[in-house]
Amino acid sequence: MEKYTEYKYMSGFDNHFSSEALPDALPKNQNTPQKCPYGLYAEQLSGSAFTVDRKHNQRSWLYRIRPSVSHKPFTKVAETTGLVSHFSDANSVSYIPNQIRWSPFKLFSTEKADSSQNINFIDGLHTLAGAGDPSVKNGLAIHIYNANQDMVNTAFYNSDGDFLIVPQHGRLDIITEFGRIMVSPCEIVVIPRGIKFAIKLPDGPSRGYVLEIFVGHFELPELGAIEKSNCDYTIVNKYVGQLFSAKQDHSPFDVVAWHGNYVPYKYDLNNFNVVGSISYDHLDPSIFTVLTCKSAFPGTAIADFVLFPPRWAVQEHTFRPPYYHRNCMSEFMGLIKGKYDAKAEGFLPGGASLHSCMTPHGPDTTTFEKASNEELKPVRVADGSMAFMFESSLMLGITKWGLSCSEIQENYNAVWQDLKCHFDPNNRPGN
Ligand SMILES: O=C(O)Cc1cc(O)ccc1O
Ligand SMILES: [Fe+2]
Repeated sequence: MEKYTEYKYMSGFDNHFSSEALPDALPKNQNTPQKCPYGLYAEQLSGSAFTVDRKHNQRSWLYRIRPSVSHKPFTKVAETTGLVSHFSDANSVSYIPNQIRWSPFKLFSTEKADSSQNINFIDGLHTLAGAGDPSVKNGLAIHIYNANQDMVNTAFYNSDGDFLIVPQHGRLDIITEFGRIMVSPCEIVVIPRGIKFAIKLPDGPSRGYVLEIFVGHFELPELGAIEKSNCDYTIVNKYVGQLFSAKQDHSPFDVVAWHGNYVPYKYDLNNFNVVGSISYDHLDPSIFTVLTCKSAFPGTAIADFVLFPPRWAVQEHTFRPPYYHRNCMSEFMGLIKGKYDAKAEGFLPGGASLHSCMTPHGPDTTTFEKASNEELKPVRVADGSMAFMFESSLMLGITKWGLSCSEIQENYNAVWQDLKCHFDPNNRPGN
């Protein structure tokens, strides 16, 4: 097995970074000199329109051995992909208000699969749900990945939007145009629109979740590598939901220097500073937002990435688990490890649930009865656990695969069916 060295990272969300694999490979004081150092080509990658205000302008300058344009024309890849991107098409998605839950998505066995079962990260992407359409740059998609093979001499870039990847099982060793990133379960990685990457699986079969946003970029809520190779590469591009591929005779990762603020990044979820109520009541989970992709409506997200990490619950005279609720937002939840405090059973690591716009949900019966009667000492909640939510203001359509896969739990709704009537009109409070 390849030996994985410690990667070095630059820190600081939203910063402007620079990196040189060779001394002085970055041009001095300008971006486009007549001749770039070392005979490199200058290439700009923009992540925002040139005309957006300076604060939101995102772009990077890459100084590379060959410009990205040196590739043969794209041809469409066969239709057999698990990807869905057009959520207004009633033939490909269903809009249904039921509560939906999926058991852990199947993981490839660690035994050596035959070559027909060699699935890399891109082949292993299956869309569960989404809204909107990348052609009009609005909406999002939620995918599950399940892969057992490295991407070899193949690189991928997404024209349709940014990927926020949440590994649940197995690390992802990601080579990007900006350097290498190793991402473990309980870390997330964001690869913005257009940036080429290839994923290796140092731990073998791997599984996780992907939130793709068709518009904008992730923000904090309000408040280099070098590779020179002349081997053949296949560049796979997701373009308005379809996969295209093009050949080129050199590595797409041949960047020698770069600077800018449009870069892939990762974050260790264990570092999240969890704030909450230290007096009474269960506060709404917006306080757990890690990243947000804003919509045109202030405070209303295309998608929020919300975390439920281990924490203390100390509230007095309070029902501490999530309250019963109906939300104008859609809530897709996943579990990286451990348990979630609203569900005693059935919501498992590697599985998922979806509670759509205005669909009622909340603790299952066991959780309700326990939390209504337990002594309210300070307790650790979700020790050893990591749950998350992709929350969106959009209405999510569920794909055929999402509804027909064997992981779907047919009787999820039963978890609320034996909630008892505790109503007693004679039991006046204070008496
Ligand atoms: O439904 C869920 O489990 C997510 C959630 C958690 C919480 O603490 C409050 C509201 C909410 O939607
Ligand atoms: Fe909820």
